Amino acid sequence: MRYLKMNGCGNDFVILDARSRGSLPLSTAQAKAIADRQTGVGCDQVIAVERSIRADAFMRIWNSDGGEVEACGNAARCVAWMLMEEGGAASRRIETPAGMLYAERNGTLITVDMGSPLLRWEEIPIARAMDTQRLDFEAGGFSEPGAVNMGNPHVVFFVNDVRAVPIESLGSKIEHDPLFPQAVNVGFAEIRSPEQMRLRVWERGTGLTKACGTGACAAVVAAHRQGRTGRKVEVLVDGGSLEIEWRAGDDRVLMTGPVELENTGELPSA
Ligand SMILES: N[C@@H](CCC[C@H](N)C(=O)O)C(=O)O
Repeated sequence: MRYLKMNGCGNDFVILDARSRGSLPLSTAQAKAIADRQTGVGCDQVIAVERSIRADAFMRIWNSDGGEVEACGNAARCVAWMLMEEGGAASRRIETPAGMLYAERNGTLITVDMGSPLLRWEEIPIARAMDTQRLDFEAGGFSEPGAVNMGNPHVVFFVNDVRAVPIESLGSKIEHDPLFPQAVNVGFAEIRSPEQMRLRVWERGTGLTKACGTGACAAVVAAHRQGRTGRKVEVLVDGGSLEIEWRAGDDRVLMTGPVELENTGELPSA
């Protein structure tokens, strides 16, 4: 089966186009094998582009541990680009397990409307009632993260120096804390100004990536709710930068950033 290897700010994907066969029910083991950087193609997430009757395509997402999840912002930009390239269209609709996404081309960049953030504790989800603006939670000396669901669950800690955070050890510990029944993506954000932050994200089911699109959206929502930034913020990630805007008028979060096609290939048939 043919695949595209793409990345958004270094967050990389193997994208399998399954529209001609309708759907692609990958098992956990198959997704994990494709994502394996030693023995497979290697990527942070495996993406299947399936047929949709309501949109230009349906997008499914597997983390590199083989677990299927609901949302991936950077992959949405890559899939939108792939669909736009086909017909030369400037906009596309992509259905995902977390809802419908709308994407537009802005020069070389792709903007995706990621929808409205979910902010109630039951929606994150969190195991018990809590204020999601500043969670009553502490780990490794960091405390009061904001919690946001952008189609997938995130907590975001605000820190003085993101490079000083032991993200590998702390990230996996927080990811699996019992407070988060579906596990959680863990962001550490250093606010540089009301319009700029530096962000690193330990992704649930994947680990530290060079960028996390939904993580960048969640970080801006959490930062604004804590009065740390405005609504439009440049998010500097290890692999580049993303422009995030949480619109006041309609509550929707827009994510703009680059995409890159690395190569194409053929997966050996099972
Ligand atoms: N890289 C992604 C997020 C992928 C899913 C995430 N690890 C989860 O388990 O929710 C992005 O760009 O948003």
